Amino acid sequence: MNSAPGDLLLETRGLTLRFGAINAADNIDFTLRQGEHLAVIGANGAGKTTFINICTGYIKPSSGTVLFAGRDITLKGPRQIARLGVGRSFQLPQLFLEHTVQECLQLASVARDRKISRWIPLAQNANGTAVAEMLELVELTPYRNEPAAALPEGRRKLLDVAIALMLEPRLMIMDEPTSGVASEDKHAVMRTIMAALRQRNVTSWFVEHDVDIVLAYATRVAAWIDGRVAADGAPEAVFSDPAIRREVLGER
Ligand SMILES: Nc1ncnc2c1ncn2[C@@H]1O[C@H](COP(=O)(O)OP(=O)(O)OP(=O)(O)O)[C@@H](O)[C@H]1O
Repeated sequence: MNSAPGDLLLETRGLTLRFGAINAADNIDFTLRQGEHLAVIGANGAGKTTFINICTGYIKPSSGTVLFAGRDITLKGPRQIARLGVGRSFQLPQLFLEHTVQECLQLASVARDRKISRWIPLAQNANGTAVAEMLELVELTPYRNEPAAALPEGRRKLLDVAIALMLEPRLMIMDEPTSGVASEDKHAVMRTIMAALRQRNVTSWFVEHDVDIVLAYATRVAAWIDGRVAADGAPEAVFSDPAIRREVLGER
């Protein structure tokens, strides 16, 4: 599909979901354009993950629509949405823990190519070149024979992103890519992730609580309050808004 930086990639119209008395998504109109790297900020319970879950098919809204590349994906399931080009990484990485790093990527490769087989060895069915390139891209080549379970948290996050990237998404949604990562490693992990995304021309949207990380890697920031987008724009503009500093960053 032909597309250019600035083209509309994802759009929600009137997206709404209530959990009892809680407005987890309150009539959200939102757009994301090709080439953007959006950070979503907001206090705990503001609805950031709910919005991701709706846009990736894990839960259905009570009303409203989600369009991806102009196509209505509101009622599609997570696998269909992933195949259409929306990758996702999780707050707690979803890895095949007993497998090695390389095997995790081989599994992603055979899943992508629909070549899962009980009879043919994984390494034979996987695209070895794509796996080797991905290991290099996320700087995990030296760890390729380690079990995923043995990786420190930062490298687990990289592997989680790499598995999603094997599906060649156009958009990568990451829920707190640096949470649980040692503070001295956060920038290195984020630098590697963002360099990989840029190299593959993948637009991104990530939830992040660390202001330094947001300022260093986001081209745009959206602040969530009570299931609504309370501010949306250039990082410096959003962070200089006193209401956002108070409500989202907890400043007095
Ligand atoms: N399955 C559910 N059932 C009932 N309430 C839910 C459910 N999922 C989320 N909520 C509520 O919806 C609101 C939004 O939750 P959500 O997890 O989306 O917030 P969040 O901004 O991602 O928070 P955090 O930063 O803690 O991850 C919260 O009040 C939460 O308790």
